[in-house]
Amino acid sequence: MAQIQWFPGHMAKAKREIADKIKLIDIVVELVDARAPYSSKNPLFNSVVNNKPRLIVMTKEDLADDKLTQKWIDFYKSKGYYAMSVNLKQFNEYKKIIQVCKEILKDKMAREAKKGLKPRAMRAMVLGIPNVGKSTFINRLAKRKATVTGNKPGVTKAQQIIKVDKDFELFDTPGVLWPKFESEDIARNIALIGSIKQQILPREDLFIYAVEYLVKNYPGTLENRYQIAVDLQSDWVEKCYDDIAFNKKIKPVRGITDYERVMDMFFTDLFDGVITKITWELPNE
Ligand SMILES: Nc1nc2c(ncn2[C@@H]2O[C@H](COP(=O)(O)OP(=O)(O)OP(=O)(O)O)[C@@H](O)[C@H]2O)c(=O)[nH]1
Repeated sequence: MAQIQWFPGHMAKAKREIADKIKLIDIVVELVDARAPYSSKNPLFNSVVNNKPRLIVMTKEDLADDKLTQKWIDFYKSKGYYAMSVNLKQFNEYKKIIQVCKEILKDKMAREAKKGLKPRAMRAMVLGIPNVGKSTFINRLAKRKATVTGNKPGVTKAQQIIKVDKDFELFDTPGVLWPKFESEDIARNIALIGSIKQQILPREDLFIYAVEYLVKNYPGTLENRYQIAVDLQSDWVEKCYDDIAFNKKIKPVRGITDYERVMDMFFTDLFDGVITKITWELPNE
């Protein structure tokens, strides 16, 4: 675990930047990944964001388990957050987020107007760990390539204010906000959604964990994808690698199953959501 307690300096800097701006902000839009809505939420934001209204947007709902997504929304609402889920790959989804923000802030803006304050745009700030979809969201809002997106964690760098319309402005994320690896479970879940390099944990461990989780929670899905049978009661691991390699025609290397290529295929499938829609954690855990 020690080697993944990284970049505390980055986090401190990001926290300072949030603290500097938070006074100007009406609402914090916190993006988390719907496949791991707890692990992908950085608890360090809590102390800086404290009493601002907070909208948790669970992105990548298209890749997550719908039933559990609803449970997580209910859970976060019960904790005093506003919460919703989106698929940012759909072109108009970002508008839903703006609508919800406006709805949440309607009363506040009306109160200001009543006091005779000058009309102004609402201001939101977007926070989220790498790879949750910040750039995708912001680019859609800005209707141009404002920031570079990528499937590699840590790509968001630009920092700016975007005028969405006359009533709404968005402050971009301050710096790179790394996840907090409070426990091995959290590190594992973040690796399973592709937000940190898998190599941070032994890849075989991740593979074994994922296969067991799928067999227990999403029975039949692995079997369907790879035409294999996994019996967790038996010594299944080697057989599982061998069967996937055989069925998917992954060539052996000097007569030995090419485990690395099996894992490459498996993780690509996992991240692309082609095995099934998966959520890696439950609200009550
Ligand atoms: N399937 C799916 N993919 C998404 C969704 N939102 C974002 N993505 C993809 O997730 C990847 C990461 O998205 P980014 O917008 O770059 O994430 P980011 O939070 O800006 O990441 P950093 O730049 O690393 O901070 C990209 O490949 C996006 O296309 C979503 O709702 N569904």
